Amino acid sequence: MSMTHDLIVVGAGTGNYLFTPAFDGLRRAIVEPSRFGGTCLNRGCIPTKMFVVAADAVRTAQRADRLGVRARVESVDWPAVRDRIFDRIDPLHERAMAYRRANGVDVYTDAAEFVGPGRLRAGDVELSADRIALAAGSRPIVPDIPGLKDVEHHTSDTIMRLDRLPASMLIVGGGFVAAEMAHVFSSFGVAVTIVHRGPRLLGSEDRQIADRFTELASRDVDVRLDSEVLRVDRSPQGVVGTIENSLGRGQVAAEVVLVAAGRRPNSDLLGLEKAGIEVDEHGHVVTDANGSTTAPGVWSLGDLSNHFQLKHLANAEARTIVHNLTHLYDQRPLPASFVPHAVFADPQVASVGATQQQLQDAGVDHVIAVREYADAAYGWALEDSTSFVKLLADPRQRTLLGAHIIGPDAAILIQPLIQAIMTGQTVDQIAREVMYIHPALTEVVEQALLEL
Ligand SMILES: Cc1cc2nc3c(=O)[nH]c(=O)nc-3n(C[C@H](O)[C@H](O)[C@H](O)COP(=O)(O)OP(=O)(O)OC[C@H]3O[C@@H](n4cnc5c(N)ncnc54)[C@H](O)[C@@H]3O)c2cc1C
Ligand SMILES: NC(=O)c1ccc[n+]([C@@H]2O[C@H](COP(=O)([O-])OP(=O)(O)OC[C@H]3O[C@@H](n4cnc5c(N)ncnc54)[C@H](O)[C@@H]3O)[C@@H](O)[C@H]2O)c1
Repeated sequence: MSMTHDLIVVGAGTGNYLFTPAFDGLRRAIVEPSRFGGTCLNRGCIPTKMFVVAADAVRTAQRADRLGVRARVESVDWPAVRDRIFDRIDPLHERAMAYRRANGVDVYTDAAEFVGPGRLRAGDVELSADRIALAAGSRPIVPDIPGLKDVEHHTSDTIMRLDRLPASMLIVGGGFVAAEMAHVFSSFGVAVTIVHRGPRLLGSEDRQIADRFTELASRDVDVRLDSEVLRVDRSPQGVVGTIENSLGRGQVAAEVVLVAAGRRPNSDLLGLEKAGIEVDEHGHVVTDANGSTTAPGVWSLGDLSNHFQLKHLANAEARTIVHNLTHLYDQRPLPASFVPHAVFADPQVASVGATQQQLQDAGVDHVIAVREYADAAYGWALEDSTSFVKLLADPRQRTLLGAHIIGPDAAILIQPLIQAIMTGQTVDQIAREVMYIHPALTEVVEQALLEL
């Protein structure tokens, strides 16, 4: 069977948000072989943060002693924590799919693959359209570590749905997923070991932030830095990893192994070569500044084509792609600069713009202000002695070049700085032309700005 549409969207993660009223009345199709909502809703941002809230509750109770509050965490009821999350998330797929169908969109539930320019196949249906938006996302990378494929191993796709809480967990990798999952499982009482090949966790953060994060994460997690997992074998307990670092070889035993070694775009599953769509050396679909691929009439967005792999960027790109799909002669550029991010670990980290190392390497003149939470009244209330705000600014233009925060509510505290950096406000404008609520934690941001 073959079907002609005006718009085909491949992937119902962020792709599902492309169907704005601008396309009402047109022949529309979406292809999604898995679950509507994609990675973020089903196995990414949303469930992880719902687990993080539970983990934060444990840590808050465990650390209340410093406030004079004697609290004890009796137990973590894993099935209750897990089911609260997935009982809420899991029904959304069917609802979203039914909503689209009711909205007049044809839904295909097989994977899509190009068979020629402007032509896709999904199962036994051939689909064609003048306008195609690719939003097929990414998937976890499982490195070729000897023995790994022969033992039961998890990625972020499966670790949140374990039947029961394991006694111990070996995490391979030291990035976003490792940091967040180590927080979740260690706070739930699992003995977590992170084996990371780099010298510090969250190695792409500003070095001062990554160093502080590594130091603090090591309080609750066994962190092995500059270490390689040479092989993984089955053991009576679960798995045993053979680890090597400059001191020699050793073994880490655990009940469960979580691979958190990055994600790759799903470009290899789409038959792109048949449609003349190029990919780069990392497998990202190549686009121009407006999100157009190398094939006319085909746009791409999200993890499939951008290197940041963040949901707020995919969402922002989707808004631009909607415009570009409907204004063929007035194409707008995708948002590309100053993409912020936050890591919802223990402690939280948030960042926007350049790190100190990036500015130094590029020879960019800059001034730095570092302000501890402990300098602000709310920091006293928290008895905080480890968190800080670090700002980097252009000494002449007086604009922000980078902002980095480690500590409670970092992802919220950074928002005015994101606004400033993206709109080009000067540090003086954001420090002196607005009021900061006293004695909220935002005062530490104000203080850092005033120091520049
Ligand atoms: C554990 C975890 C936590 C995360 N937490 C955050 C966070 O806190 N904040 C944040 O900003 N980002 C977070 N992310 C990243 C975020 O989930 C992704 O950046 C975002 O989901 C990308 O959206 P997307 O639409 O590009 O891809 P996806 O959401 O992956 O959607 C792609 C869809 O395409 C479908 N598909 C694949 N192949 C085909 C095919 N051949 N035909 C048709 N459909 C296909 C897939 O089934 C999928 O549903 C997290 C990721 C993970 C893994
Ligand atoms: N809060 C958030 O926004 C959030 C949370 C989780 C995930 N994510 C997104 O998902 C993506 C994937 O997360 P991630 O933690 O898997 O990736 P990552 O890129 O953050 O970290 C990957 C880690 O794996 C290590 N690694 C790579 N290859 C390896 C190998 N062969 N052996 C051992 N270690 C190896 C790297 O050194 C790095 O430490 C992130 O890039 C991020 O964009 C975002």
